[in-house]
Amino acid sequence: MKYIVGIGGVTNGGKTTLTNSLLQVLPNCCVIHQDDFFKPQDQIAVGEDGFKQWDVLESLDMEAMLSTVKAWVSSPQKFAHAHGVSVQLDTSDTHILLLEGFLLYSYKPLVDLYSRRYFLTVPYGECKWRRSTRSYEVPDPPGLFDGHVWPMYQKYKQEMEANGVEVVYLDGMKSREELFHQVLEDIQNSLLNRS
Ligand SMILES: Nc1ncnc2c1ncn2[C@@H]1O[C@H](COP(=O)(O)OP(=O)(O)OP(=O)(O)O)[C@@H](O)[C@H]1O
Ligand SMILES: NC(=O)c1ccc[n+]([C@@H]2O[C@H](CO)[C@@H](O)[C@H]2O)c1
Repeated sequence: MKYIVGIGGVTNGGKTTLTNSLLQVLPNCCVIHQDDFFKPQDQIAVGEDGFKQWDVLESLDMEAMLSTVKAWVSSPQKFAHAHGVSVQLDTSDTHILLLEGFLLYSYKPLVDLYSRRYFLTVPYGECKWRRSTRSYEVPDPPGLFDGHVWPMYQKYKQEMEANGVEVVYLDGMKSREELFHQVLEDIQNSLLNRS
């Protein structure tokens, strides 16, 4: 069985942290990070607000991300080997792919491929605080969070909801351990229901 899990949601919601914990325990499990598909800096549009528009779908090479997902779908075993993931023979009929990123459910060709879609949320204040402690490859200029990052997050989330995309919301204020156990249990139940 091939099982694709989305770990999506707000910036600094804890997506990477949760994904890394799941990767350690799920069998035959590969990962694709959406952040690896950002276009080069000189291809990122500058908005009327003067900010580089990092947090829009057009800043990501989603065609390339989709091709990578399709490569996994066509041969999870080959993909696992190519990415240094060991495949256990006794569980080789179950292959799991984790997709991690902040705009996982806004690109139409990908949206129906998921078996399960998780969406981490944290309130504005916590998100802004966590983001201020981070250093990205391209550092945030002053005002980016309020002027661009948070408004784009709200816009895409509203669109996702208006389009009726079904997601399992996760409260990113819970502890890392609680989130890990909640999602692991949910994935295991969902896998059992499918087999
Ligand atoms: N459950 C949690 N409670 C408190 N802090 C957390 C939790 N999970 C992660 N963090 C912290 O929040 C910050 C963001 O975590 P992480 O990198 O996992 O988020 P992210 O959603 O992948 O962020 P982004 O994709 O925007 O870079 C990190 O400093 C991390 O240590
Ligand atoms: N990884 C990058 O190249 C990059 C550059 C500038 C900004 N970001 C931020 O990453 C977040 C998603 O994880 C988005 O909110 C971007 O602003 C990433």
